[in-house]
Amino acid sequence: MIAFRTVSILSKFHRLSSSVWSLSSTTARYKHSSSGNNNPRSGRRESGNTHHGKFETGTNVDLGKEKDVESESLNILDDNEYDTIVSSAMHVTNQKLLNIHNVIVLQPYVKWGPKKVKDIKPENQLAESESLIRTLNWNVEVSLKVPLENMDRKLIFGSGKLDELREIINNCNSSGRPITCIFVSKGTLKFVQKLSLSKFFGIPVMDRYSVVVQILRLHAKTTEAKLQVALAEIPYIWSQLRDMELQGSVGQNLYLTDSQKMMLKKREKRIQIELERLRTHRELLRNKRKQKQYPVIAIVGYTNCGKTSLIKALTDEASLQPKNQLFATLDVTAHAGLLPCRLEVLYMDTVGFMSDIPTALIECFVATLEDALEADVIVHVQDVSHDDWILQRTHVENTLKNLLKSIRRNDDDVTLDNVINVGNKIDLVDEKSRDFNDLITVSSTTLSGMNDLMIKVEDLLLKATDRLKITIRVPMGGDEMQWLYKNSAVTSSDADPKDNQKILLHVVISRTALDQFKHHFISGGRKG
Ligand SMILES: Nc1nc2c(ncn2[C@@H]2O[C@H](COP(=O)(O)OP(=O)(O)OP(=O)(O)O)[C@@H](O)[C@H]2O)c(=O)[nH]1
Ligand SMILES: [Mg+2]
Repeated sequence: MIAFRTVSILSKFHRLSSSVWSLSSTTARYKHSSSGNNNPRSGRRESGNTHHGKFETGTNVDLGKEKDVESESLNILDDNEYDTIVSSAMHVTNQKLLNIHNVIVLQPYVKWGPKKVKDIKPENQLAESESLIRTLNWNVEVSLKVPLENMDRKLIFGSGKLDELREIINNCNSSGRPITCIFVSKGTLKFVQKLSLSKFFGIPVMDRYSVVVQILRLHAKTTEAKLQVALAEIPYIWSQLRDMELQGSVGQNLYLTDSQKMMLKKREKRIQIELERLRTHRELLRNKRKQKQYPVIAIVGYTNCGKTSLIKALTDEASLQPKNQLFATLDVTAHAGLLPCRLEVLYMDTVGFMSDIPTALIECFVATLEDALEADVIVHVQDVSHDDWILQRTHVENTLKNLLKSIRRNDDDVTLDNVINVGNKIDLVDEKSRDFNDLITVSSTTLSGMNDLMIKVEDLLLKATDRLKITIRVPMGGDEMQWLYKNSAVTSSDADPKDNQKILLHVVISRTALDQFKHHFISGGRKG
């Protein structure tokens, strides 16, 4: 199991009006674009024998049966008894339209003593916690960071702070905007802590785990994403039950009969089996893609750093909609684009990472990142306009390394190969502070730096995949020409100024294919 505290995840935010658990096509979608778009960055030009468009992974390759497969998988999630349990354990709901909450956001942090950790500054953690609440379209009425010596108390806060908070809440209530929910922004609170706090204040209390799960429930579009979220809920319910039983508080509002516990175990097992099935399909899809030899560039990074925006800038794909929300992207999706040499590639959008997300929640999503780690090139996007971008960068790097270790079952230190570090949102950085050493700085909004980035991606990709960019002179319409169209990426061609029976083909070709070409057509004219 992976021991780290970060997450990354899934796709576009459905407005609150969208159906949270509605059926959505999750089969290996490959949308063939028929538009006559000739933008050089976009993979959607019309030409020869290549395919352009957008893949969605995470899914099933048999297009004919996709609907059946999806509805079968989603049937597992349909269970009223479970809905009641999860709602009492973590206050999350399946409702399409969430009740709007007026929230007091409390960011506890250990300011002194042995439990103090060096991490993101509390004020930035607080800002991130507020963003989580706003992502749900809830109102942040009050937000406070609260220094503590440790987080172990039953009511978390000391008596003085509790009185202060009660007064703040009472003031809000009497001013006509009553507080309806307390968000204590800590990974997971113990059940007894939530229960005691909620009794003390008379309103529900949520922790980071449950708020993130509620966001994921809203943003999950594909069957795989929905199953992953559903799986992520179960360890939380078990841990709350354990807490409660340890406290001897049986009979409180989270009591499960033996048959309900059995139901929970069965649900967990069935979701795991279903996910395994979907992942086997994804593996097939990945192999198919390899057969077609699409080079893959994975875009990874902290949530909200601009991954989706960068892909939009690189591919000009209009359907991509970046959102100023956390965990907007939950599904790994692939988007076709062209490098400057006109080689077609797939850019893979991935789930964003976030610190202080409990391991159990992460583990359900890391599998979606395996695709990213298999990519030929990884672009690590960093929001250099963010105060904590260095901590965020370290966080992402450590998570990816841990993931690699677990995939390779290797305890030694691993290095991430083929990574390009990109500093995004440079337009928001003061001109005098724009020196970022090893980063290629870009703005996905103004498109500045995009050409440099593409050249860097192309260089690294050609190296990583052992491809060469060369020009070959061949007889017009001959076997050599046909062979090259079949076995390499012909990116453009020119008439040969010296011989009108010949043509100059500009190709991107693997070293192996070039050797085969030489072997077959040893007498053919060549030009490097
Ligand atoms: N000013 C500025 N804003 C940007 C830039 N890139 C992205 N943004 C904004 O940052 C926000 C997040 O962008 P996304 O592309 O959705 O970020 P993401 O990394 O895909 O986020 P998740 O999918 O939630 O992890 C959006 O409001 C974007 O418009 C940039 O270069 N400059
Ligand atoms: Mg995104």
